[in-house]
Amino acid sequence: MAPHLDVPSPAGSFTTSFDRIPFRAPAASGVGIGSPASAESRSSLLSSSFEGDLVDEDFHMTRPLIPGVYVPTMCFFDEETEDVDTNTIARHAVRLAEAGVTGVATQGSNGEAVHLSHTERQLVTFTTRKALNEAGFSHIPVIVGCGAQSTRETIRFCCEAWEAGGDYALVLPPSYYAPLFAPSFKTIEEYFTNVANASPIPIIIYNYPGAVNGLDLTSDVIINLAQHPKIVGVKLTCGNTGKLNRVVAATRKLSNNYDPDRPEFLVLAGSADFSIQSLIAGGHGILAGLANITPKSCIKTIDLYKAGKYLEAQKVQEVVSQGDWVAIQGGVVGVKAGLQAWMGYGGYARSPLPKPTAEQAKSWKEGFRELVQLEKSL
Ligand SMILES: N[C@@H](CC=O)C(=O)O
Repeated sequence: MAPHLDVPSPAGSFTTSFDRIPFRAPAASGVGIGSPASAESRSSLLSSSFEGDLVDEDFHMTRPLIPGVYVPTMCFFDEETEDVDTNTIARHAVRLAEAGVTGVATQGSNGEAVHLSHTERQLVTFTTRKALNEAGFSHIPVIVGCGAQSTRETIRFCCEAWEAGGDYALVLPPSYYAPLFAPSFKTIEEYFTNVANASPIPIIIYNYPGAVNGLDLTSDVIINLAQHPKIVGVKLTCGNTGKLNRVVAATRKLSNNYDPDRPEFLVLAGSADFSIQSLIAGGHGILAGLANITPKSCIKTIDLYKAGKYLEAQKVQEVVSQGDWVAIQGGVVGVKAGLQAWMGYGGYARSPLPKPTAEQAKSWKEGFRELVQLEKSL
């Protein structure tokens, strides 16, 4: 039975009662993805929530999840007040789109979702969608990080993501009590199934053991969940290309006519440092924080591989992997420092994350140098 929620929105509250909504098949009734009912409902919610700031046709289009480079976008803050800086968020999204990325994800690890209130999360997603639309990139999907510690809260985030213009929900498994349920994974499967049943937007599983108490979803769990019609992809930050290969192979078999340019279940590497390794294993692209700084280099790596220029792809991958090592070690603080040093914007993460020391800022800047030079040559 799908949960029934009263979801508070900036403009008050609305009731959602999303039963199982077919995604791959046309919606039979009620609110369905891309259906006129969906467009109408979202339009009225948004016009009330955001005072009619933006409601146009493009807001409601169905955006397919296709292979390519996806960026978990950073969230930016005013340096003094730490308020959400919507101008920089908008500018950044457009810069990435102009560089040629396939999609963006708000409220990933790099988007500091854990530092944001519900309303701020909606503001970030809405600002991103609006900026992309206004710059002529209305076809670019916006994925929204929605994982929370309870099924109920995760569904609420999914509803709010949809309301703010999100196309897909990226969901981490709950982790606080992970040692209690990890042995069987049954609880995790139930969690994703219940969230998918109730969410107004399709779900992408996020496997990032480092962020969730070491909980590492197995290929068996992911393959089982992939059979749900509204679970449409996975981001594997675990870096396990054997797992990635098993997931691609099994989910390919779920399709009647597998089309590598339009897979029904999208398998993405969760870090830029194993882009071509994941392509060799059958993966469809990356969703990686490094692309905040050097989107073109990330795209180039994949393009070279796809063009059959394997040695060139390997060379570019080496530069990307070296740069990613700085991003992996410095996390959101390091990526922001790199962005600030080389692109002239970024600022700092929200407190209590520390500001980089002068020594760190210098060393991270140097660590990105070769990659940024490559980026600027593209
Ligand atoms: N290294 C990862 C961290 C989260 O998935 C990234 O590139 O985004």
